[in-house]
Amino acid sequence: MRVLVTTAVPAERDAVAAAFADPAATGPAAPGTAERTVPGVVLHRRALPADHRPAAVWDLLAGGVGPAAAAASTAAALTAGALAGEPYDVVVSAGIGGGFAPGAPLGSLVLADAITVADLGAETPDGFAPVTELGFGTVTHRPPESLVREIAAATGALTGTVLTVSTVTGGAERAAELRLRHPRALAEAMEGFGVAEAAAAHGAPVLEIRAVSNPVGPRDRAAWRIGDALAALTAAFGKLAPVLESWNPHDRTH
Ligand SMILES: O=C(O)c1cccc(C(=O)CC[C@H]2O[C@@H](n3cnc4c(=O)[nH]cnc43)[C@H](O)[C@@H]2O)c1
Repeated sequence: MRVLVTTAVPAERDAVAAAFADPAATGPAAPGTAERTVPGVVLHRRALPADHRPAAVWDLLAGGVGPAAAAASTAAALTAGALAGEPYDVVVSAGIGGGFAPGAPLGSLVLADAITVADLGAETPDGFAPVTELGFGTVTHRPPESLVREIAAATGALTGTVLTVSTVTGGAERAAELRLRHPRALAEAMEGFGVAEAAAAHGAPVLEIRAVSNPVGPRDRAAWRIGDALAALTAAFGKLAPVLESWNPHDRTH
């Protein structure tokens, strides 16, 4: 099983990596860890020995903030893997995110059953029109249902739509507009759709998991609970990893 995890920033990547830390290791890098550079990206590899769990390789990538950086970096890593004859079996977009109240409180985990881009389209006299209504592309990617169910059960994550936005919501009016257009939305972040587009281009299944650091709404950066959210992300990957490693991507049901 080969898993690619894309976060936006190194702090998020390191929070994911902490779930794989070997408690017996004394140095900064646990056994089985390495840094690999492929064109365009640096991957932090966690290679778990076969006697630990089913053999698995986890490559962790801090791919940048926003959907474009996320798509470009994820695509670079996926292409490098494919050309090396080591394609990834699944791609995960992970990090902190804003939660829609009251469904997704601070510190909660949200696992996407739909990854939807919220602001890709056009303003029209009748309001916002998604790009699909203009006859182009897609606005939603759907992770494998069975995998979402199993991971939600293991981690306690809430499941719902995670929106991808290019601009962090900063007011109550915009939050209400998003909620009206996307009643199933539990969280927003800035990378999921970009990661999912890259995964789809490679035919790889995708997941998105967000630890809620702040409410979606009026901007109060000082109130973001980033430390708590990063700790929740580490805990989530500790529980998610064994589920994903035992998942058979060739036997998946949607
Ligand atoms: O300052 C820090 O220590 C720090 C540590 C980890 C992450 C950050 C970020 O600022 C990450 C930016 C990242 O966060 C996502 N995010 C979080 N809340 C929201 C939101 O309300 N709306 C949209 N995106 C959000 C987003 O995916 C950014 O890439 C800082």
